[in-house]
Amino acid sequence: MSSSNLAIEVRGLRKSYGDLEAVRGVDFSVRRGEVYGLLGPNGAGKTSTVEILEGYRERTAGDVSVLGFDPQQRARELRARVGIVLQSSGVYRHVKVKEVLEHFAGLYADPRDVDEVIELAGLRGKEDARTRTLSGGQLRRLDFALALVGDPELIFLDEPTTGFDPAARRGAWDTIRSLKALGKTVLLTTHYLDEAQVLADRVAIIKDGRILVEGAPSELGVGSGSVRYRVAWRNGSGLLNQQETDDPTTFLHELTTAALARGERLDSLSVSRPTLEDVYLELTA
Ligand SMILES: Nc1ncnc2c1ncn2[C@@H]1O[C@H](COP(=O)(O)OP(=O)(O)OP(=O)(O)O)[C@@H](O)[C@H]1O
Repeated sequence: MSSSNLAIEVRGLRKSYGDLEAVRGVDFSVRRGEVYGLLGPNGAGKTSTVEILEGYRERTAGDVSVLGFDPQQRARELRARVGIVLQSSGVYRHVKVKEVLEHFAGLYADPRDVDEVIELAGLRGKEDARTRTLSGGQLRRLDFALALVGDPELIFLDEPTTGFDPAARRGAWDTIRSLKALGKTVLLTTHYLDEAQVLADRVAIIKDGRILVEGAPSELGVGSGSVRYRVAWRNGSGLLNQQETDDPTTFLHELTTAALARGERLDSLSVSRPTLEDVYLELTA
C-alpha cells in the first residue's frame, strides 16, 4: 500500500519515562477513511502512543508520520487538519454552546458549518444553553463538536464515551459512524470492547507497551488457536451444556449424531464465534 493511502504510520515507536519503558517498539498503520481502535489495559501505553501522534509528547525512538508530517514538529498545517477530543476539556463554562463553536470556527480558514456540527455531535436543542448547565455527557458532545468544527481529516478520540449513559453512547457511536461516512479517519482508544467491535474497522490490542494482536474485530483470534468457538445446547433433561472447540463442524456432527441416536432433541443449540472481549481477556490476562 502506498504511503499516501495511510493517514498514520508508526514504526518502531518507543517512549521511556526515566527507567520506565512505556512503549516498546510499536508498529501500525491507519488507512485513510478507517476507524482504528487502540485497546489495552490501564498503563498499556495507549495514551503515550496517541499523544505522540497528536504532537503533545516527544518520542524516545522510532518513526511517526501523521498525514505525511512528523507531529513532533507541530506544523500549523497539520494542526489544522487534525481534530482532537481529549479525555475532558471542561473549559468555557459561561458561554453558550453555539457561541463557543462559532468562536472556534472563526479560527479556521475553512470551518465546517456550525449548525451541521451541532447536528453531528447530537447537540440540537442545546445551542443556546450555557456550557455550565450541560450534563457530563453533553459536555463530552461539546468536546466532540469542538474537534469537528475545523472539519479535520483525522480525528483522535480518547475514550470518547467514558461516563456516558447507554443512550448517549449510542448517540456518540452514530456520530463516529457519520464521521466515517464523511470519509474521515478516526483513531479511537476505548476500554469498551463492544464499542470497538461495532465501530472499528481494525483494532490493535496493546499490553506492556507492545501490540499483541491487530486485525478486524471479528477476525481477531479466529484461527489463531488461542480463542475457540463456543457451542451451547440443552440436553434431553433441559440441562445447559457448553463446550469450546476449534473444529465446530466435527463437534456438531458428533453431538447431533449422538443426540439423534438417542432420539433426543438439542434445544437452544448455538455456535458462537469468539467476541473481541473473549480475545481481549485471553490475551491480556
Ligand atoms: N508523564 C509520565 N511520566 C512518567 N510515567 C508516565 C507518564 N505518562 C505515563 N506514564 C507511565 O507510562 C505507562 C503507560 O501509560 P499510558 O498513560 O500511556 O497508558 P494507557 O494505556 O493510556 O493507560 P490508561 O488506559 O490507564 O489510560 C504507565 O505505567 C504510566 O504510569
